[in-house]
Amino acid sequence: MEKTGNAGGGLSTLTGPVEIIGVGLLGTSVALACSSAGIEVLLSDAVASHVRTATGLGAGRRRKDGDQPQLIVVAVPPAHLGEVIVKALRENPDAVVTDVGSVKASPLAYVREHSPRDVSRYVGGHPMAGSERSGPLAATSALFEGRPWAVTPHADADPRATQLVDELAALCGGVPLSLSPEDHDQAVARTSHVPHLMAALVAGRLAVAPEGHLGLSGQGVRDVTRVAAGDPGLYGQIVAGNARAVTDLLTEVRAQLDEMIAAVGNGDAAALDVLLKEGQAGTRAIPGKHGGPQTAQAIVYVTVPDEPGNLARLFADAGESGVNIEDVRIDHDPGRPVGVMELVVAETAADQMQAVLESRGWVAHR
Ligand SMILES: NC(=O)c1ccc[n+]([C@@H]2O[C@H](COP(=O)([O-])OP(=O)(O)OC[C@H]3O[C@@H](n4cnc5c(N)ncnc54)[C@H](O)[C@@H]3O)[C@@H](O)[C@H]2O)c1
Ligand SMILES: O=C(O)C(=O)C[C@]1(C(=O)O)C=C[C@@H](O)C=C1
Repeated sequence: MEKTGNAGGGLSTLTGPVEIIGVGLLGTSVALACSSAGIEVLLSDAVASHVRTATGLGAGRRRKDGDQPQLIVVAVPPAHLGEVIVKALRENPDAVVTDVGSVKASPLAYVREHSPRDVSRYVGGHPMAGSERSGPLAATSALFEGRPWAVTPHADADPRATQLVDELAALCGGVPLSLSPEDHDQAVARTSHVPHLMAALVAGRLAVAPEGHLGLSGQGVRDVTRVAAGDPGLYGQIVAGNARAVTDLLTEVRAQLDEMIAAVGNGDAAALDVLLKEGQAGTRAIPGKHGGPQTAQAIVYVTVPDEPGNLARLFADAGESGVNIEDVRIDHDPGRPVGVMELVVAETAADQMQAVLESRGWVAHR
């Protein structure tokens, strides 16, 4: 057995082949990550052209009769997870089966009901990484780098199955986090499902904006609404699969929305301040990069002419400052052929970054 960077730091048992069922955004990304780690990857999908596309991207090869995967990763839409997982367990009596679905209690309940004797070989998973795009062409092997990957063992799970899923998460660059399927669903209602629904409501108001108003869209509205561009069919299924936890939280949000309407309408600055401060505290409560504590960050804005080579030059100059760039975003000036780069850096290092960039001729501000 080969040693890999697996979660427990012990000997790796994940040797492959790994089969991916559902080679869309998530499935093809897992396949690419496994392939680039040298693991043999078998691909299946209800849509033959998706397998061809994923194969063309170097994600693996089509599964054939006689193939015997060690681990099967189900990456189909939430409404089909249960049936596809059960079929995979029954047709592959020696394989461990996991999935990457956004809900965890309902697929497990389906397996318990329809294939109880195979339940020990199923351990669910959920990488907290994705995008508003779908399909194999949106995939990248780097999707999971440094991202949390929930692994959700249950009372009857075989520990060897759990270990294999932990290893898959680590092999893909993710950070495996163990929690029960029920805890997982409560957690993602708060960190993913309700945020998505809120983004949809805010973005929905943009769709009916009066002519000319959207010209004033800055980075803020883009930050708040990005995920709302995701496939409504997928998110409808995700939310339906976690309806109880989501409705409980939406009810809390509704109460707060009523408080906010009253505070703004009555000019009650103190009541509004309480809600705004709670929101600010929430943003600070989100763990920082690689799951560590958040560090205070600042943005250095840099004007970049929209011409080839400028971004490379900017990053090279920024590198000379010795300051690490924690994140980058780009916004486009609606009236001029320039972009505004937002370089997110540690607050303590922002002045240094700005000074170095200005000394090299960039227009930068904070
Ligand atoms: N999109 C995200 O950001 C994200 C992030 C984490 C987890 N997930 C979860 O990953 C899963 C896949 O989502 P995605 O974004 O990759 O979707 P996607 O639409 O990009 O891919 C889904 C793939 O599954 C295939 N498929 C559908 N039904 C099938 C079936 N019965 N048998 C075989 N193949 C089938 C489709 O043809 C498609 O290729 C979902 O369960 C979703 O909840 C999504
Ligand atoms: O980054 C995004 O685009 C995502 O929405 C990814 C995201 C999330 O909410 O964080 C969306 C749904 C998944 O189940 C997991 C991850």
